Amino acid sequence: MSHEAIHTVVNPLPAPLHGSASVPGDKSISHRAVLFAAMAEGTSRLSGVLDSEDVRSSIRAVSQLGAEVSLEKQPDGSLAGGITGWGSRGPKQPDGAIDCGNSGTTARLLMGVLAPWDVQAELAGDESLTRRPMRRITAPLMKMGARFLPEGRETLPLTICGSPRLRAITYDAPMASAQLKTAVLLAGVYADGTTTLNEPAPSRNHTELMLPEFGVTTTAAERTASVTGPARLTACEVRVPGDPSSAAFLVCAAVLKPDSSIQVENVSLNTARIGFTRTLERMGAEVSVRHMGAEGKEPFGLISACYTSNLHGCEVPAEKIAAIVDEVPVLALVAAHARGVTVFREVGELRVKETDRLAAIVEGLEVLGVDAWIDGNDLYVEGQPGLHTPEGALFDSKMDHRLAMTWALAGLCGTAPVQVAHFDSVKISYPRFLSDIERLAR
Ligand SMILES: O=C(O)C1=C[C@@H](OP(=O)(O)O)[C@@H](O)[C@H](O)C1
Ligand SMILES: C=C(OP(=O)(O)O)C(=O)O
Repeated sequence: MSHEAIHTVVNPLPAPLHGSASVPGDKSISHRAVLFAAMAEGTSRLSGVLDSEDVRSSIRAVSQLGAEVSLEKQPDGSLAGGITGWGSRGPKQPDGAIDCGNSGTTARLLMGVLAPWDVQAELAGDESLTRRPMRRITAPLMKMGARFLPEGRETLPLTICGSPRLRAITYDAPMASAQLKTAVLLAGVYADGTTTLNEPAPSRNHTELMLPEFGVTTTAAERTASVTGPARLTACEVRVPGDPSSAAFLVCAAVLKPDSSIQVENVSLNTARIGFTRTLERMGAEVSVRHMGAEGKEPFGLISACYTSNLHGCEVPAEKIAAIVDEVPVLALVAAHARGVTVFREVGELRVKETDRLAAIVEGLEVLGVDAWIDGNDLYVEGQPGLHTPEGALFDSKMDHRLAMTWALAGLCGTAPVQVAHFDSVKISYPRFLSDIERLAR
């Protein structure tokens, strides 16, 4: 398939960013709310659900598998309403392939959802998703007793053949991945005994926090999580807080655009998600968080940020990467404005996201005239305080939403207009990104 690139011109913001904004619902929590509600007995009430292409992929998938979804668009742009799950009946055999679109989370979590049932479901995806590694999920699920066809295939399309007699396992994950952890735990809910997932560094823990809301006990410590089956999910109410990964773009914009000062409200403050605030602080940026409460076990509150003229480089150690994994591109853009070198240690996982984000960061920073390089799995950025945007800069988002927003920010907070190819990929996680940021700069 060939995609003709549509170039969007992004102009520098006419004024500093000021005031308050709220961001749409958290993507990771929205996926889980939809999938867990579909697995549960009864009707769950969901609100604040992100309306984006990726979450729509999960919604379509659970509908195809027999859950009754009645989520409706709210005046604030979120989705709210009920999902009646398949509960003890299990998912129905789908008619055709399940299209997971661009969403790694949908594809990988669905494997864990389907593994314990007597169904065969083909999971497919777009060009980007069909390049992403799936063995990290199929390997532990096969140990539990699920099968995947064609045998030995490591990418989508794949057909999962579930088994109602899954074995509980203890699994040492080769990488810190919440998608892998979640797939194994979800399968473990229906296996006989305790399933434990140990990880090399702490990944986001939304699954461990949300399963108990659905009546399934989990035990979790820093690098390990367990569930004891067989158990069952029962319907509950989930209110989804704002997405810190979306907030990160507004926060970084405020840090980069002279004289800005903003706050982002009602955003998830889960520590496994707001590592970017600590990285920015270590670069000397003025960023702070204020806890306001909790939705279920998920903390939420305010993130405040101001323009900072004297940013400096820093080193981000390997064990902190999982907490900023989706924010590395935009943090690399901030590092490009800092004095000295910033090093992101062990960021090899970025190679297997929607595109090779490591290579894309180096390529995009080169467009800005900034030196960045990869040594092994480490990313180095040599910052240039007072960086000027070159005339006619053209960035390729590679149809990756995080890159589209990062390079748009180079234009919004820079000194000259830029062009971003396939900017519309922001619809994957943050469709109203541009209007939110432009509203703050009026
Ligand atoms: O579990 C999740 O919701 C996610 C986990 C992360 O992926 P990995 O599990 O591959 O690290 C992250 O990059 C992705 O955006 C969402
Ligand atoms: C990597 C991402 O998502 P997913 O893995 O669900 O495609 C992302 O949102 O940056």
